[in-house]
Amino acid sequence: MASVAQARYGKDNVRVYKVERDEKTGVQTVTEMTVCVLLEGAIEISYTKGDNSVVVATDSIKNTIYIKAKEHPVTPPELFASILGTHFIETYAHITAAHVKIITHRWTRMTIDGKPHPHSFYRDGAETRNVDAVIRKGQGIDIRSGIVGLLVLKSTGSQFHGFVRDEFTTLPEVWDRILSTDVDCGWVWKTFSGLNAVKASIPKFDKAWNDAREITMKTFAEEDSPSVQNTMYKMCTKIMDAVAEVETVDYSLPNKHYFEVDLSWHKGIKNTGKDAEVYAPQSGPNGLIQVKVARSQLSSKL
Ligand SMILES: O=c1[nH]c(=O)c2[nH]c(=O)[nH]c2[nH]1
Repeated sequence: MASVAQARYGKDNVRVYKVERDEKTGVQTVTEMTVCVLLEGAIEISYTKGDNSVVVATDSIKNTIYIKAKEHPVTPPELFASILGTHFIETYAHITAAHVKIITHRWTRMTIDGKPHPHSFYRDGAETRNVDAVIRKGQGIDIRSGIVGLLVLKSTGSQFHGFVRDEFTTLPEVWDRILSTDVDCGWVWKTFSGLNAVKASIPKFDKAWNDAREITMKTFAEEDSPSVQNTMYKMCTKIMDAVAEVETVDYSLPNKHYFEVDLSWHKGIKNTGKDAEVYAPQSGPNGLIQVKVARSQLSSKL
């Protein structure tokens, strides 16, 4: 006999935009998000018996996201995710967990004639601020906050040598190389007892995001990196030091390679080693380096 081992359903790719208008100053502030809400609970019979009496329609889930966005603040995203998830577990007796993902897209205020414009914005990159929250009945709220899609490059100040050399190795050791990656970074908060505990932490969420972003860029820029591995570990430990409430910090970093091009075939042009100026950016394959750092020794399930 087969049985349902795990089931979750909901609405994905719910795009939401919210504007806040300050009537006194005329300044408007906008937030654009992509939201996913998946529900878990006593819903097996909808799969096994075709009994929809346990199904909160995904269309209703989408409607709820809009209504909650109207009724409550949508920032910080950690708060809005917790408000949404708490609504579902409190409203439906048979729903035991809500998995809420919020991707916040960038709308950066324009500076016009040296002044912040009251209602005009631009997209200054594909970077997003992401939150994954799990709201469980009687078990509190688990939140992973993160940065995704922050594309960075440094043209020097990166090395890679001393690695295993054997009959499979062709890569030369380098003491000066280009380093580029697309930052995917996350930090997991200690479990919150419930929505009130999340509310009590509201200022900490924006601060942690700012700290993580600044630490990522400062460490990347200033360190003479011996490897992606070592640089990302340093970033993790600095974020842990900056944000006391965080239990783990993780990074997943592609190593976006830029290959030297030997142009000596053309009039003996020197374009390798210290003479390299023109490079060929690679689309793939790329290295992919991942780490999760915890405060104490946790059993590793990487
Ligand atoms: O920082 C790096 N780490 C690696 O593990 C690796 N492997 C590789 O070919 N280049 C690099 N660079």
